[in-house]
Amino acid sequence: CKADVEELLLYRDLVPLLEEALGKFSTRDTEEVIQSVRTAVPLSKHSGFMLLMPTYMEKDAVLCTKFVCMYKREEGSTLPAVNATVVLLDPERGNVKAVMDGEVITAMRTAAVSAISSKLLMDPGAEVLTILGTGTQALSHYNVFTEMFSFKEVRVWSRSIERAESFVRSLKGPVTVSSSVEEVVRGADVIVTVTRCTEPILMGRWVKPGAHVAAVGACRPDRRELDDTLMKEAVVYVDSREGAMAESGDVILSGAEIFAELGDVINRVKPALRNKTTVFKSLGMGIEDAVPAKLIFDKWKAKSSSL
Ligand SMILES: NC(=O)C1=CN([C@@H]2O[C@H](COP(=O)(O)OP(=O)(O)OC[C@H]3O[C@@H](n4cnc5c(N)ncnc54)[C@H](O)[C@@H]3O)[C@@H](O)[C@H]2O)C=CC1
Ligand SMILES: O=C(O)C1=NCCCC1
Repeated sequence: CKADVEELLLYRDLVPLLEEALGKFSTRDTEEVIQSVRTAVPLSKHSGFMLLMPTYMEKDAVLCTKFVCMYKREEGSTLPAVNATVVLLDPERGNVKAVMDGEVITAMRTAAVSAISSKLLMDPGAEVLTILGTGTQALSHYNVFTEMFSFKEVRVWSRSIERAESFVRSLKGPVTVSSSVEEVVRGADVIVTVTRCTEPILMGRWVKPGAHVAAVGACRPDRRELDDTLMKEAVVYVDSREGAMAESGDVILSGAEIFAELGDVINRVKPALRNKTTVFKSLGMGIEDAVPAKLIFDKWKAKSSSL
């Protein structure tokens, strides 16, 4: 259940394992990782999609799939925008070993991958972090970024100043809020976009040269968070080239060139161009769920057998 996942999943364990897995994925060695572009089933009546994300890591003996439903929710709706379940199987027998709540896994692994992109691509002297959005991903990104890095200033934007203020009240440290994207973005060294918007909200002309953008929302081919100027002027990194070419409106509709996968940087096949403006376009991939699922299962088993 959600409480077990929350207790067992820690960023300090998750981040290095995800970094290793991203590197394995980018080798395209099928004995390391088999993970195709996910299947998206439209739920038109409900303005949503179900995404199916099967993954096999032969050498690590991990067979896993996530079912995740994403919806276009009206502002103020109490229904979840993202609802996920992770299923871990025994690769030898094909039986289900565990069914896990996917909400915390999705929130934490997505934020952990954005943090890895920032570790690799941001200016090492980065001082100002800006988060656009105040939902589930905004919180997990705030948590891991403040755990891993020492920003001098954190800024948060939401379309509604009341929502931004209420989000900030749930956080530990000092945060500046605004309902102007331009205001929070100007001068920021790292910008995280975690919104459900469908049209660009982050304009390249506001972004400081050399900044790093981790772009997490807009995960369908017709959705955008970033404008063409930013996409074309920045060096673009992705989690998966195939995934980005199939699902990212920011990549497809801008015609921007993908420079590298994060795994290529981890494998030292492509450089981390820290002195340039960089965009990491995150779509999410099955290995990012398979890795925490195994970690949680192994910890849960060790804990149960010690009782
Ligand atoms: N790349 C990845 O691996 C993943 C991406 N996502 C995506 O990240 C985004 C955020 O997800 P959650 O935090 O779970 O959602 P959420 O619903 O908890 O938060 C969404 C935020 O976007 C804001 N928002 C909604 N419509 C907007 C609009 N038109 N313009 C500007 N802001 C708007 C909301 O006020 C809220 O602050 C979604 O687009 C989701 O699909 C989610 C999980 C994984
Ligand atoms: O990878 C995921 O998990 C998701 N990606 C796109 C939006 C929904 C969740």
